[in-house]
Amino acid sequence: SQSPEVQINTLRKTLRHYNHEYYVMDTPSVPDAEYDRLMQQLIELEQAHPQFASAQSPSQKVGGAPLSAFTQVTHEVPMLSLDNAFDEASLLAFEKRLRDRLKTPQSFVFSCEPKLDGLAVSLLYENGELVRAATRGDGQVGENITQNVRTIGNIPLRLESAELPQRVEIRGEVFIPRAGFEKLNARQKALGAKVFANPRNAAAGSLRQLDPKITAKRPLMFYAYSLGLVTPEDFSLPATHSERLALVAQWGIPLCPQIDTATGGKGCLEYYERILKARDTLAYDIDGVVFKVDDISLQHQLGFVARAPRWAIAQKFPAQEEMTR
Ligand SMILES: Cc1c[n+]2nc(N)[nH]c2nc1OC(C)C
Repeated sequence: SQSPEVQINTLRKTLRHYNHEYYVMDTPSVPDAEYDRLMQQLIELEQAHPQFASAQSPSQKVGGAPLSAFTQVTHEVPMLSLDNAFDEASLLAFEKRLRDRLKTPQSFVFSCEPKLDGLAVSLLYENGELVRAATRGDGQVGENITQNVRTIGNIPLRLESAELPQRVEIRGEVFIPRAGFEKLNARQKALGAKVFANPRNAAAGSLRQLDPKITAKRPLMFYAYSLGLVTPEDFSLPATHSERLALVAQWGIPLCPQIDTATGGKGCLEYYERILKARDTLAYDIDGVVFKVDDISLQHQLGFVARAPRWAIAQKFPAQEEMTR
């Protein structure tokens, strides 16, 4: 029969594929029992042959030993927050300000994204392997939550591509979908444990566990929304934000399905209305939409004011009455 090393590598490849089908494509091709049987086989083989241990093995997603505290991470590229637009007029004013500043009559293509109601997290991949994950913190310094983030089902421990930057930071939102939130609270109630007020609090509480085995049991998910650090700086990337997100998706990183592009303030308003109408049908809580100038060189020309980029704005929905949901 095959050598233990070949068996281990074959099982890892198979389980990575099943993870991608289950968590990213939501189209599992094998029943959970089969997945669990193969995972158990891999764990036993890795325990019997520690010389083949790998931090990137799918078996490592079940969480390691508890930490005594989180260490700090300094973001090489600050993680900024967003300026808010609260009504239609201010969205049109946003575009006018851009035209004035860029001294151009053109209208812009915007990347349009739901603003998920979770926590901003930074993932750092080196040579395609997930080596660090951190919270936003104050934008400059966050908490190192790598062990917890590695247990999130739809976050790959390795990026699948022949041509990757040596270091690439992927930023996005960690959240708990509504269905998972209801199941989690039902389980918490049955255990007499703390019931969470809303999915955002549940996600925050789950990410801040010092014991990754607890985090591993929480239905956390991740959707990417931007790139942070890329090394080498001259690594060739597409010229627009939406094409960069599409590239990241090809590497195996999940994106929010409702991401789209629109032209001009009018196109953005249509997108806003469309997502607002669909809001209650989405599998997860959102608290608005985000519009970003799609062209990266225009983003660089526009830069940032204080803590938020000039080239992006969030448009929040009216606060939703809890009772109606
Ligand atoms: C804070 C934030 C949050 N969100 N959410 C999305 N979808 N995009 C996005 N971008 C952000 O910041 C970038 C504009 C830098």
